[in-house]
Amino acid sequence: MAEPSGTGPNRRHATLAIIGLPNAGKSTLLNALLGQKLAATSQIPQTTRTKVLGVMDRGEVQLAFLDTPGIHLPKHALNERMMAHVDQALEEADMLLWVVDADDYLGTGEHALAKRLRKLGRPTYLLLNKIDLLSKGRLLEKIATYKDLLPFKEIVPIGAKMGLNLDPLWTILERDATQPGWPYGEEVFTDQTERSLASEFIREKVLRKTREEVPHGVAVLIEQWLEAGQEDYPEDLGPEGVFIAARILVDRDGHRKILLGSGGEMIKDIRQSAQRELKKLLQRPVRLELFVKVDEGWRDRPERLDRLSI
Ligand SMILES: Nc1nc2c(ncn2[C@@H]2O[C@H](COP(=O)(O)OP(=O)(O)OP(=O)(O)O)[C@@H](O)[C@H]2O)c(=O)[nH]1
Repeated sequence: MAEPSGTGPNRRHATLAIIGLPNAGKSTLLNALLGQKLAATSQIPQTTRTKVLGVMDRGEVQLAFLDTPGIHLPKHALNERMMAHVDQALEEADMLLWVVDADDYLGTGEHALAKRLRKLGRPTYLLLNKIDLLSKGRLLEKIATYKDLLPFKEIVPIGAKMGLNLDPLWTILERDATQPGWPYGEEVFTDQTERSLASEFIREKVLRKTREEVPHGVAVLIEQWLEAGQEDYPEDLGPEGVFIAARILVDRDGHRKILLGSGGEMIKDIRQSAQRELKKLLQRPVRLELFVKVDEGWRDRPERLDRLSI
């Protein structure tokens, strides 16, 4: 019989913050480690806006990963809150996974983060990501460039997108997770609800299909979530289905026009691909409706950010 969580004599755990600059591949890594998509990813920097917990139990070891927003200088209240999530994760974690884009150069952002981490003094693992884009020679050069930045516990080259070299990473993390007991029950996988995942996956589709300034000013609010038996539920969706209506907030009217596209083509495309993804996520029939609303300056309004749980 399985033992209740936290009581096995050899059970141990670690809380690991996945940190780094925007676009390094942190959320892609979280999804790869969990073997399931939990966090939105895109080539737009600042995709992740909050802290996302993903828990993996591996034998006696429980690893609680905290994905975090990419570290940047905040321009809006939204970005200040994003950076507060990073602060919180750094506070909670007992080990840090610093993900860098090994295909990019080591710049002032990395130096600033190294300085901060030096002060913090937590065991830090440098994950040189996107090794699929580098030759062996360049990778060795990168290791040499980074190795003296901090006294890293380990430097591990990985390819989060293709799942490259994750086995050695697991081995290291399991070896070094030494906190006693398990903080989460065996049934806990994440702190995200189906609704929060749904709104993130819709936003991801918007980010992937629009460009320039639009993605940074977009937020998604789930307005309706109806199941069979509830008033207004479309019965033709069947007894297992879910009807979701979501509002996409944009910062200005020009962005609304881009999002709608000519003849509504863009929003139709976003709706269809988000609906497909939500069916996979929820494992049931889904009907999604999307509305676009201009909400100028929402990124600086605390009550709006509260409503969005950012
Ligand atoms: N070639 C390659 N691309 C990768 C790899 N890992 C991530 N990417 C890509 O890098 C981009 C950024 O990935 P994300 O996981 O969204 O990055 P992030 O660090 O979470 O970004 P923020 O939310 O901005 O902090 C996406 O286009 C990913 O597909 C990798 O191993 N190889």
